[in-house]
Amino acid sequence: MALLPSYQSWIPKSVLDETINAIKAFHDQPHEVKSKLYNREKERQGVMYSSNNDLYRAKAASWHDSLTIWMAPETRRAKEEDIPEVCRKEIVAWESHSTKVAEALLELLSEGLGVEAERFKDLGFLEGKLVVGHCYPYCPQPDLTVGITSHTDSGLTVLLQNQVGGLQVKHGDEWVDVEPIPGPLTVNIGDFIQIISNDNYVSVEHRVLAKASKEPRISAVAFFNVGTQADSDYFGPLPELLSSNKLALYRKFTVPEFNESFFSKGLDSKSFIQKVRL
Ligand SMILES: O=C(O)CCC(=O)C(=O)O
Ligand SMILES: [Fe+2]
Repeated sequence: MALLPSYQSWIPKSVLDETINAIKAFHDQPHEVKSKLYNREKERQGVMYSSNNDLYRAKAASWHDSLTIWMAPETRRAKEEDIPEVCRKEIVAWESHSTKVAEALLELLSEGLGVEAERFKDLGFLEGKLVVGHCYPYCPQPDLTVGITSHTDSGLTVLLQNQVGGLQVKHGDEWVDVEPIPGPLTVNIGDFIQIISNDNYVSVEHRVLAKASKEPRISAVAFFNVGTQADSDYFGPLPELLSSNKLALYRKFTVPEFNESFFSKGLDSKSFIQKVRL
């Protein structure tokens, strides 16, 4: 996990503030309005509102509501008019700004490995994209639950949070607070990147604590995942990183296999990494 300075150089502060305010405005609406978007059957496409989105896959419920909007691939992309009007313009702006950040990060991640600058982008990390606006409401007994359970993300995550706090990252055996400093974005490396980088990058375990603060925690998250669904495309540690003394740490796998493991159960940490580790 890394913090990126965001003022001016990455995303204008007004865009960050408007994104958070718009997501809050969505969640502040009466339940009857939001529940029209409550649709678990159509998961993984279009627009969906849900209370703890892994409810039927996870062992325990957690304390958050989410507006999930698919942006890519084209076959899953939400129609713009289906994005709730209260946050439409802002979500579209957040998508475009966070995508620019992701593009720059994908280049840096490639360069950090000494492979071609376009390598990560060419793998298709901008082709599986979703934006999620989470709300962690006031919790009367925060010690009895969590906002979101401990997990690792799938690909590359760009995250914006308001000032309430609650996000924590695992460092060794300790949970460390990711302080909500105004401005910086948080970037998470997910399991897919750990595998293809052959452990040069390591996915980060994180969670959100439930809070008894009257002000809800709001976060805007953009997830970037390899989009291809082909059964014939195999992914694994990049061949450029391997040699006779740097052997592949993982076997090859397809995106459907990754997704099946990643999305068919509740959030967890590194289970796919363990599954394909040689
Ligand atoms: O709301 C947050 O800060 C974290 C959300 C998160 O980890 C996720 O959606 O994967
Ligand atoms: Fe996450």
